[in-house]
Amino acid sequence: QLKTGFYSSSCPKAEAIVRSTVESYFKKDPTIAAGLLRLHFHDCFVQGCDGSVLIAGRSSAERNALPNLGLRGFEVIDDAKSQIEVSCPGVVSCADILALAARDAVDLSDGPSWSVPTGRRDGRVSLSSQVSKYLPSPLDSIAVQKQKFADKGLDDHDLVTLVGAHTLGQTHCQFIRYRLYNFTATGNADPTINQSFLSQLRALCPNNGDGTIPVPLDKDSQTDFDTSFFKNVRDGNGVLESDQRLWDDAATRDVVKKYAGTIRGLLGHRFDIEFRQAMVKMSSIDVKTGTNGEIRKACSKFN
Ligand code: HEM
Ligand SMILES: [Ca+2]
Ligand SMILES: [Ca+2]
Repeated sequence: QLKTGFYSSSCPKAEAIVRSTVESYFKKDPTIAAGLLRLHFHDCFVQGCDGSVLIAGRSSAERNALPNLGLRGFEVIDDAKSQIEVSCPGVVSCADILALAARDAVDLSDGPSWSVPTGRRDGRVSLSSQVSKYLPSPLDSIAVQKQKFADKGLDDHDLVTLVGAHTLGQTHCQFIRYRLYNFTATGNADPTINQSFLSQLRALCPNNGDGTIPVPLDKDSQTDFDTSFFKNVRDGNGVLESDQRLWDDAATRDVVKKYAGTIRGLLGHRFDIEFRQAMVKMSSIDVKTGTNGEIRKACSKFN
């Protein structure tokens, strides 16, 4: 029920306003692109792509759930929304603004661009208690990762393609330290980590050091939307345990190989093409349309 250009007569400037807003934040801080892309993923997996993740100021809201504490980019969405409200009040949903912003973020990071079907409406429910059962954890086995994606209508190929979003952005020492010093209570490192990368990570994240130190998810390529992430997974340079596990399973390993270009030479552009298809799929999970939900006046509050 979504369609591209849903606002072409009701708010013709909507997409351009989102684009220029994302651009202005991106110019100040290119890492904001990763924040926006992740924000859209965390929205879509809980109550569908309905802006539920954007609700602030209530302790029971999704934003306060553990997996959401590190989310970034809310101010970009709020800013775009307030500019859009000036020309077309009550017309453009926050869920759509977020989907458009994620697209623009990838494009600005030299990734692919695509048309985003729009017409989502904003949800009226945002519960932190819903978050952990739907969002994958970096400690999830490959079987659980597959299941959580399947529950949202996404297959194993979509899983690998979408996790390729980790070509952008960062994590923090607290989420990977167990892999470096005491993996599965062995007192050793995760044996799948490449030895020279292990030394680098240990230097960056000393045992008992500051857990909030940032660690790029894609070694040496944090702000570029490229296929380097897949090469890193292939080479044992995956940072999150869940990312490295994509190499353990035959089905997901084949997709990693395809994007890393080891099957038939340089297939880098395949990732770009398949990422946009997978994003359109993810962006339409359980969307509310027609007279369901509402169009929020401010993205951080229900009307
Ligand atoms: C099995 C699936 C996934 C798991 C377990 C996972 C887990 C994580 C974790 C633990 C972080 C770091 C958080 C932090 O340290 O604060 C992260 C960051 C990120 N994730 Fe995922 N993720 C998954 C799938 C995805 C998908 C499907 C997307 C988007 C399409 C995505 C986009 C991102 C981005 C862009 C970042 C960097 C954020 C930033 O720099 O602020 N992730 N993810
Ligand atoms: Ca949602
Ligand atoms: Ca990259």
